[in-house]
Amino acid sequence: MEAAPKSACETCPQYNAEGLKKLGVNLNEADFVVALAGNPNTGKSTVFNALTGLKQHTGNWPGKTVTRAEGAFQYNDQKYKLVDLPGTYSLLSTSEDEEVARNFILFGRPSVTIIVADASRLERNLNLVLQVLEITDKAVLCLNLMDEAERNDIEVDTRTLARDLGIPVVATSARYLRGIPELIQTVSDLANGRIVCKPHRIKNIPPNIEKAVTKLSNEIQAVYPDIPNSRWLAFRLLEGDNHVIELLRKGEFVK
Ligand SMILES: Nc1nc2c(ncn2[C@@H]2O[C@H](COP(=O)(O)OP(=O)(O)OP(=O)(O)O)[C@@H](O)[C@H]2O)c(=O)[nH]1
Ligand SMILES: [Mg+2]
Repeated sequence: MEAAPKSACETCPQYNAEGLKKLGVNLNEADFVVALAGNPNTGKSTVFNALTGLKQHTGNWPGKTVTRAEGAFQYNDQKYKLVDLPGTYSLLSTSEDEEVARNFILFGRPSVTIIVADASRLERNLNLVLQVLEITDKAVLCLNLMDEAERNDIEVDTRTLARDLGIPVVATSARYLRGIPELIQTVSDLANGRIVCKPHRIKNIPPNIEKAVTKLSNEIQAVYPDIPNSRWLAFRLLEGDNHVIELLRKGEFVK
């Protein structure tokens, strides 16, 4: 039997996935909060626009998104608030835009973090990926710009990558909406606990450092009982990270 021809709706660029409803700025009563993190210029805002129907600024240079933007979508009767963040190279960064991203990833308590990476420059993107995995249990790697990677004859073994990182990996070309349905499904599976991650973490921490980190982490929690990622903060304090010292002094985590 021949496959039925695709409907005009399915082939138009607005089509994403069955069960997806783009809710624009209607942020009422979200079931889940999803953050879009990643290096600059990897397609975060393009993914955000594809899911929410909004028109965040996109373009082919880094640093377009400078503040946090929020939108919403509905998938299979559940509502998701999606947060588009400025690009950042590291969670240890200090520029103002990067701080917006870092503070939300660290303290915004997203239910799921989508880490968007450029498949054609994967190696340099992995630094941030590994940093985010140190602080979250629910993340998916959105391996974007796959069309560019293919054009440059770059092949990525997504299975091995997913196994080594301990999180699902979804290959996408967000500009052409390729892979977006799989990405939404994976976010939904993570949010609802149908996929459980075992993220890559730094191992073999020397006992004296482990002891100091645990002590500091407990002290941070005593002052800020609800703070997430106190262990990460303890490491930064041991390193003498002035930004983190200041952040803890002020106690202003997510503005
Ligand atoms: N070829 C190709 N281009 C893409 C894809 N996804 C996004 N782009 C383009 O890549 C550029 C950057 O996309 P943005 O969505 O603005 O990237 P961003 O990560 O939000 O960038 P910052 O906000 O600066 O961090 C734009 O020109 C997009 O059209 C893709 O899958 N394939
Ligand atoms: Mg952007």
